[in-house]
Amino acid sequence: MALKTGTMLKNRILFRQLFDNASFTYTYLLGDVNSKECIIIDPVLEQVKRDFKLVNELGLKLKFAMNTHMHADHITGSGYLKQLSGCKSVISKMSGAQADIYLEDEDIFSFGNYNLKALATPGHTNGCLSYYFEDQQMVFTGDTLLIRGCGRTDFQEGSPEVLYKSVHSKIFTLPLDTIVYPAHDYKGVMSSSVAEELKFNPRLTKSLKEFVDIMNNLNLDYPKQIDKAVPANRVCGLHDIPDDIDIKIK
Ligand SMILES: N[C@@H](CCC(=O)N[C@@H](CSS)C(=O)NCC(=O)O)C(=O)O
Repeated sequence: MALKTGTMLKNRILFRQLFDNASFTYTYLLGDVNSKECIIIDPVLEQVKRDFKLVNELGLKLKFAMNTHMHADHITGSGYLKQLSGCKSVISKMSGAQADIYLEDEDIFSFGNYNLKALATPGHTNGCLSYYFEDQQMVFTGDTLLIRGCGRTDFQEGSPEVLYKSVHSKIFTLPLDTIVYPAHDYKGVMSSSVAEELKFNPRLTKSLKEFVDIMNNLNLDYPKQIDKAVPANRVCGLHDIPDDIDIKIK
């Protein structure tokens, strides 16, 4: 039976930070405890059962399965969540990926009584969006701004110059106490703030020239799942739903 969260948490947003320990991805669940509508940001296919169970346990109704961008390191769970819940999948228009709803810079979307704003923050990919939740002083930065780091720019239309401009113009201009929630952290840190990243980010506190040099010399290994993740994410993750799940793809 679902929990009666509305009685305990009136006027509070329901917020969960979920983790996939294979890809080091954070998935975020945001729910309005009054209307029960919720959204999920950056779900991972392998964790969909866990996430959807939690949505049901909390008595929530999933409105949107959102992606900050077309990921290269894991298959999105948005297509599978759509099949399970009837929610709409969401990604940026610029991503080149299929979804029910396409967002652009400054688009506002809502769940329950709450509004979030899409901020175009390209650079890791052309279609990267950050989602700004002004009411709760949160920003979900995807792979654009990581904690003391940032998304790599060596594939999928990546550009260090574009990423630098995105972070400085769209994220570092938000109120200083805005909490930064990235799509990944590889060191176990879960959140940061605009003020902290402005002061301590070892890449983005540098000049543009120094930043470009750093990014062009990261020499990171390619993500292990890139060859299956990118084609799957182009179709919303729908083509690689596990065989043991009895669902039909519409
Ligand atoms: N080892 C991981 C991939 C790690 C990686 O490349 N992460 C990306 C985000 S996912 S495309 C990134 O931008 N990293 C920036 C950095 O500085 O680490 C795997 O095999 O999946």
